[in-house]
Amino acid sequence: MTTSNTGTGDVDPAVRAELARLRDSIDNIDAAVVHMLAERFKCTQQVGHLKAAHQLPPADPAREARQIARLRALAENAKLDPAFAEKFLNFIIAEVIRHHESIAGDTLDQPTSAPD
Ligand SMILES: O=C(O)C(=O)C[C@]1(C(=O)O)C=C[C@@H](O)C=C1
Repeated sequence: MTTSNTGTGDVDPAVRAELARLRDSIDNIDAAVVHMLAERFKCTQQVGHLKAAHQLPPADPAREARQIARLRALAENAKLDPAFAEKFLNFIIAEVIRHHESIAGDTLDQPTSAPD
């Protein structure tokens, strides 16, 4: 019978190779996620500046409701837990709203013309 193992010292080489192969894929996927998130935040930073310049509120709950409905449907089709997809999107959006609020605060602090 196999015993539980916390390290990889006495593991069957075939098992070790399979684990390494899977971990290589996981590392690639994690890198892709980081790059995609970085691109998303580049877009949302621009949205934040646009909203601040035009006095639009940082959050748009109607837009968020549409995004959540869309993402839940995509998750179901992809056999990913829709509740997890919703939590993940909400986590990202909460951070974006924090950025928008900070940009709006900084924009308020900027003088519109040079002081006398
Ligand atoms: O689309 C916007 O208005 C955004 O500010 C972007 C975004 C998002 O991260 O997708 C963030 C906050 C809003 O509540 C809705 C969506």
